[in-house]
Amino acid sequence: MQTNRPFEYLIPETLTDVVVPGMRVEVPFGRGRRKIQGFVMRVKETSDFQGKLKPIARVIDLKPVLSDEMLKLSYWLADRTYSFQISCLQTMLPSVMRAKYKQYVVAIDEVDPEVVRLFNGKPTFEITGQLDDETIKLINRLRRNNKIDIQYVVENQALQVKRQAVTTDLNVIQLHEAKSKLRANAKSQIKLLEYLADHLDELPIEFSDLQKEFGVSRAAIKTAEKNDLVRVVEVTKLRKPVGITPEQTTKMKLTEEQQAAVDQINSAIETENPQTFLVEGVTGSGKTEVYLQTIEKALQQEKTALMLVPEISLTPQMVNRVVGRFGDQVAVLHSGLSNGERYDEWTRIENRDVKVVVGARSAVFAPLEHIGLIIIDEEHEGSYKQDDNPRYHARDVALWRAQVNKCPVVLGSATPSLESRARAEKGVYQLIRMKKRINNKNLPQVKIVDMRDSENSAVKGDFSPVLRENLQETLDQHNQAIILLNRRGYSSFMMCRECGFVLKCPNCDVSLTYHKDLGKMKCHYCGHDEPVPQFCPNCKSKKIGFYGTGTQNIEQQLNDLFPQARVLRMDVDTTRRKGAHAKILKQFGDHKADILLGTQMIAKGLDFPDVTLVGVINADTTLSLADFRASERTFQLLTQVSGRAGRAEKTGHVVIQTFNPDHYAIKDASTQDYETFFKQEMYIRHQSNYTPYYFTALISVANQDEGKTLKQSYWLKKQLQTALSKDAILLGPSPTMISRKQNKYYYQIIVKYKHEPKLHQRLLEILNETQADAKNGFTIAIDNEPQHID
Ligand SMILES: Nc1ncnc2c1ncn2[C@@H]1O[C@H](COP(=O)(O)OP(=O)(O)OP(=O)(O)O)[C@@H](O)[C@H]1O
Ligand SMILES: [Zn+2]
Repeated sequence: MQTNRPFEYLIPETLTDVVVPGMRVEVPFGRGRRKIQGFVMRVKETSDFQGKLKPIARVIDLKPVLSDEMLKLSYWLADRTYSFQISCLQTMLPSVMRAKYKQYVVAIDEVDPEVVRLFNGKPTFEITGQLDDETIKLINRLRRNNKIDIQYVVENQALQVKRQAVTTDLNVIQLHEAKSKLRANAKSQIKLLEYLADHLDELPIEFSDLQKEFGVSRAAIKTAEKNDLVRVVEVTKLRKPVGITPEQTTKMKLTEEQQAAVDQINSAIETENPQTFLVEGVTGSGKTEVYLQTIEKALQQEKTALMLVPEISLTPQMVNRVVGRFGDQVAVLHSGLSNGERYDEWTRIENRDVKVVVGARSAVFAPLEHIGLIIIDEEHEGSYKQDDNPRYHARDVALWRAQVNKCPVVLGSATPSLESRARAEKGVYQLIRMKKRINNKNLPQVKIVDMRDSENSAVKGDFSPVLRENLQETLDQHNQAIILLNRRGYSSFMMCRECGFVLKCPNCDVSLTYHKDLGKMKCHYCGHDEPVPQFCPNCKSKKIGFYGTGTQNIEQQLNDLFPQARVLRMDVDTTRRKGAHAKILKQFGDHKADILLGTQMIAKGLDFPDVTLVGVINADTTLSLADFRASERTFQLLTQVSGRAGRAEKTGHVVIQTFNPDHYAIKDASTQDYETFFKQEMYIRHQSNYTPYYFTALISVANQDEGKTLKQSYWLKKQLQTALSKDAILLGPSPTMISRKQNKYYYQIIVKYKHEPKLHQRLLEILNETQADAKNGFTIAIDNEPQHID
C-alpha cells in the first residue's frame, strides 16, 4: 500500500465543526486496532471512497497547529524534495509537538454566561483526559467568538528543571594536594579535580557536562563524593535561552551604498513585490545595518520579518544586534535551545506576541503571518540545506513563502553561492553590490605563503617565519589575531612507519583522530573511541605515531612559540557545553585573550575592532575534498576569514599558508575578488557539466550487505534510464567517498540534466516503490540539488 497520500476519514457527528484543516487527529490505520497521528488536510462534504469510511477517533488539537499556508507548503515541499508529505508536515512543527503536551483553556471574556459555566468561576482550566463532545463543541464556538483562548504547555518541560551537579568546598591548593594523593590510575577522578581547580568560579557544574566534555564518569564523581572531595548538589535551571546579550545599537546614518540598498528593498516591501535581492557586499561593508533598517520598514508597514542565519551559536553578534534593536518583538530559534525552549519561542510566534523571528534553517517554517520581508544572511552557507529527509534548502522555502506573502527576499553574502550569483546575472534576482568597507579602508593586505619553499618547510612545526613575525608584531601592538585551521583534534591520524598501517574505525571507512583531552582515538563519524595503541596492531612494531595537525596541536605550538599570549581555542570539542560558543566569543571580544584559534566556525560574521591579523595554517584542507564545490568552499572560507581583519580603525593583515599558491580559489580569495572567481568557476562548472549549468539529482543506496547494495543500485539505475533522454548524464553506481559508515555500505547514482520532463515523475515513483525496501534494511535517499557529492 502506498502511504504517501492523504486518506479519507469520517468526521463523527459529535465533531462536526470541530475538525478543521491544520489540526492533528488520531485515527485508526490499517488492520487491527493500531491508531496513528495524522494531520487534517481538507474537510469535504462528500466522499468518492468505495466502502465504509472509518471515523476519526479523537482530535488532538483544539485549534489548528498549521496554517493554510503551511498546509499548502507541505504539498510543494514533498514534491520538490521527494519526501513523504507527513515528514514535511512534522518538520514544520517543533519536535515536542510530536510528543505529549497539555492544553489549557483560558477565559478571555469572563462575563459571558457560557464562559462562566464552562470555567466554573476559575480563570483557566487544564484539559485532562478526554473531554466530552459537547464540551469540545462549546469550546470551539467560544474560541471562534474570541471569548476564550487555548494554550499548550509541554509536559515534562516544566519552566524549571532540576539537574545534578558537582561543587567543592576545597580551594585550589587543597584540590591539587588531594589530586597528588590519588593513585595514578584513578584517571577519571584526577581529571575531575583538575577541572574543578581550573573552574572554581564556575561551580557547580552539571553531571552531564562533565560526562560529555571531559569523559568524567558518574562513578568517579561518587567516589570523590565519598572521599569528601566534592559535594553533589541539585541545581535549578530556569528555562531561558542562554547566550544572548542584546547589543543595543541605535540606527546609524547610512553610507551611500547602504542607502541605495535600503531604498530598493524598502520600496519592494512597500509595494508588496515578491522580488529577490542578492546583496553582494564585501566583508565589513555593513550588511547588518541594511538588514536592520529594512526590518524596521516591514514593521512600520504592520508586517512581520523573518531572518535566517547559518547557525545562531556561531553568529551571536548578529542575533544580539537584532535583539538589541527590536527587543521583545524578537523570537530566536536556535539549535542550542532545549525542546521546551524551542516550543516556548514557537508559541510566542503562534500567539503573535513577536514580529521578528531570527533563526537557523528550520526557522523558515516559523508560523509568522503577514510576512513583509525575508532575509537570508550568508546565503552561500551549506547548512541551509538539510541533510536528512526532507532534504530541503531554506532558500527555496523562503522564495516560496515570499510569493504567498507577497514580500521581497534579501540574500546577503560577501561570497554568494554560484547558483545565486548566476541567477542575478540572468536578471532573476536583483543584484545589489556594496563594494566598499564601512571604514573606507582597503580590504586587508593578504600574503600567500608557499609552504613548499625550503625556508618554510625547514622550520619545525606549522608556523612559517612570515606568520610568526606577523603574530609577534600583533602581540607587541596589543592587537588580536585569529588563526584558522580546519581540522579538530590533536593530530590527524596514527600510522605505523614500519608497515604503513593506519588506525581506522571498525564501523566506518575513516581513520581515527587523536584527542588529547580524552587521551583517546576517536571516530568523527560515529563517535567510536578506543585507547591509543602502544604498538602497531598489524605488525607489532613500536614505530606507530601521529601524522597531520589538528587544532589541539596548533594550540600547543602557539603556547610554545608565544608563551605570554593568551590563546582561546574554538572547535567542536571546546564548544559542547550549552552557551560555550557565546562565552568564548565574549571573552575574545572583551580582549581577555590575544589569539582566537579555531576551525571554520570562527570564519564568518565576527566583528571585532582589535583584530588586525588573520592567519590560515593550511588553506588546502577544503581544496582537497573530492567535491565539485571544493574550490567554491575554499574561496568562501578564505575570503570570509580574511574579512575578520581590520574592520574598524586599524589596518588588517592576512597570512595564508598553502601548498597550492597558484590555485585560482586561493589567489582570488587573497584579493577578495569575488567577481573574478565567479567567472573562472563558472567556466569550470560549464566544462564539467555541473550546477548552475546542469540540474543535479543524487540517489543513494545503503545496506549492511555490499552485494545487495550494488544490486539495488543497478536496479535503480535501470529505472532512471528508461525515463531519461540521451541528453541526460547518468553516472554510477559508485561507492561514496567514505564507502562505509556505521557498518553500512553506500553507493550513489548521479543524474545531471537540463530538461527531462519524465524524470520528476519517475523519481516520485522510485520514492514510493522503494518504501518496502526500507523494511529490508535499505536506506534509499533522493537528494534534489545536493550540496556536496562525495
Ligand atoms: N552606517 C554606518 N556607520 C558607521 N558604522 C557602521 C555603519 N554600518 C555598519 N557599521 C559598522 O561597520 C561594521 C561592519 O558591519 P557588518 O558587521 O554589518 O559587516 P558585514 O557586511 O556584515 O560584514 P561580513 O560579511 O564580514 O559579516 C560593524 O561594526 C558596524 O557596526
Ligand atoms: Zn566510526
